[in-house]
Amino acid sequence: MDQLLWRVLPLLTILVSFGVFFYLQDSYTAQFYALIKLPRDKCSLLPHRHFWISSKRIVTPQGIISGSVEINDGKIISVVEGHANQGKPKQEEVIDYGDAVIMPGLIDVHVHLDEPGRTEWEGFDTGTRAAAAGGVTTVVDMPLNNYPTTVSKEKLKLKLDAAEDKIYVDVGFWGGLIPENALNTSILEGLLSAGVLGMKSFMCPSGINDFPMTTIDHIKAGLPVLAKYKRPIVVHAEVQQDFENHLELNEDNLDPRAYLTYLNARPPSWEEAAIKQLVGVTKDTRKGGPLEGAHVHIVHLSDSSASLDLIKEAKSRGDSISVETCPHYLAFSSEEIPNGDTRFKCSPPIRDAYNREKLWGAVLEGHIDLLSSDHSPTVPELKLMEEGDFLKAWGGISSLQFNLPVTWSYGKKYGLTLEQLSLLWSKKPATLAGLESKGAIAVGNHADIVVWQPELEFDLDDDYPVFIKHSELSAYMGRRLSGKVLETFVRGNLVFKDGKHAPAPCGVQILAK
Ligand SMILES: NC(=O)N[C@H]1NC(=O)NC1=O
Ligand SMILES: [Zn+2]
Ligand SMILES: [Zn+2]
Repeated sequence: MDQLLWRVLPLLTILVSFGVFFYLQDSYTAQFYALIKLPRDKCSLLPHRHFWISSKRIVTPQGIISGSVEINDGKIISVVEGHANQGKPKQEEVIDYGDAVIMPGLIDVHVHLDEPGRTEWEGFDTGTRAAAAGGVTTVVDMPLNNYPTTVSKEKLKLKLDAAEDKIYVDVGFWGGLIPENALNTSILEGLLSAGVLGMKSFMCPSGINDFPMTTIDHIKAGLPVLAKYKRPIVVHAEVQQDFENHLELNEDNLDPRAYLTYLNARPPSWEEAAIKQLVGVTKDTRKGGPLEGAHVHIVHLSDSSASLDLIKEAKSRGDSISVETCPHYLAFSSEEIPNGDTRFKCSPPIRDAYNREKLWGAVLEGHIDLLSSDHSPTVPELKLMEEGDFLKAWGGISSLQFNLPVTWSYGKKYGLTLEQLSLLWSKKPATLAGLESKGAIAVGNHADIVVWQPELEFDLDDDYPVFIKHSELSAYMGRRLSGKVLETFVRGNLVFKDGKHAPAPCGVQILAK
């Protein structure tokens, strides 16, 4: 008997080990699976799917009301003045925000998330966390600074794979129009069929090797395809004026640490030259014209003089054209940029205070259609903070999380209203990107909402929770701002509250059909 036991024992040990191994294996897989599947209860910091939010200041398309918004399964199902009593809510299902402002979440149509390929600059996880913390509920990602750039359907697929299970807010994608695909309809159609919301092109060098610049002829070649798909082209409108550039940069005595050196090397005539070429082709986009359905959108306008006049004229003729500017052009002026402080380097450059005043005038009068961040971070090494060389440093401002307080802090001095703010940051960007169910607090729309307190001031210092990657590179650090984001909802999920994010990233990739 003893002998038999000794023979069977090793066999039993092996069997038991196998059992334990497979049991552990199974539970590990289950856990991993749970992470990938992003269980619903982790998407939101709130347990309810059906609930009400109320406040004395809700910004709706019909004006500001005191009332309640009823949310069910990610959508807005009623908006009422006064107390919520329609669906007979239980007390715990009503969140009363007092006089904090309930506004549609911001839609930032100009964000460089840089993934795949340059995740050390930014990324889907970090970038969309910053967005959520700033009340931005949708971002549209630019096709460059990531590697490879988003210039074909295969490369879009790499983007979508990289974004999987990483995004805390909804994300749409622009495709890149470059000479290669502008002149090859099947690549362009492939990208548009795969769901990019429109195309982006650069009329000057982009600073990224695999994103070559396009001439107006490339844009002309792409427009009939865009008309067919009814999608916009968004354009970095600067054309290098060789004679000026040559003259400025060959001067030996120019100090690259002086902001004026950079400003003078990139004058408003670059913007004007590009926009002149663009308004030369937009007449065909008018109703009944051969390119009806196509739309030209000028990104990050800085020049508020001749360039803006050209856009205004084209609009008054009925061309399908629009324009955005960014908070940094509205907040800063060249006079106040310290020499060597490359955090302020961007293109086109931040111009003088006179230009900024005129830009505000255009925003308030509705000549500038919308705002975007052009959030374009990099790593500290490339910002050359030590050298302070404005000519060699990376051009790009890190700002995504501060869109709302920056626009509000500077804008309220000019009389900017909450309704204007919500048109500029939500409704108009939604229209540009073709996001029909977003951009307004209205029945049937996605429950994408920011709750914020315009009167609350805060210092952007080391004590303030900042979710922007390499926040020390942000031009806004050290400022005192007013307008604090309290909570952010994306499709009814409470994704950000009191400095904390929801446990799981449940944002949705938005693809055009
Ligand atoms: N490549 C890139 O992000 N460039 C952006 N940076 C900037 O300041 N202007 C731009 O177009
Ligand atoms: Zn640009
Ligand atoms: Zn950009």
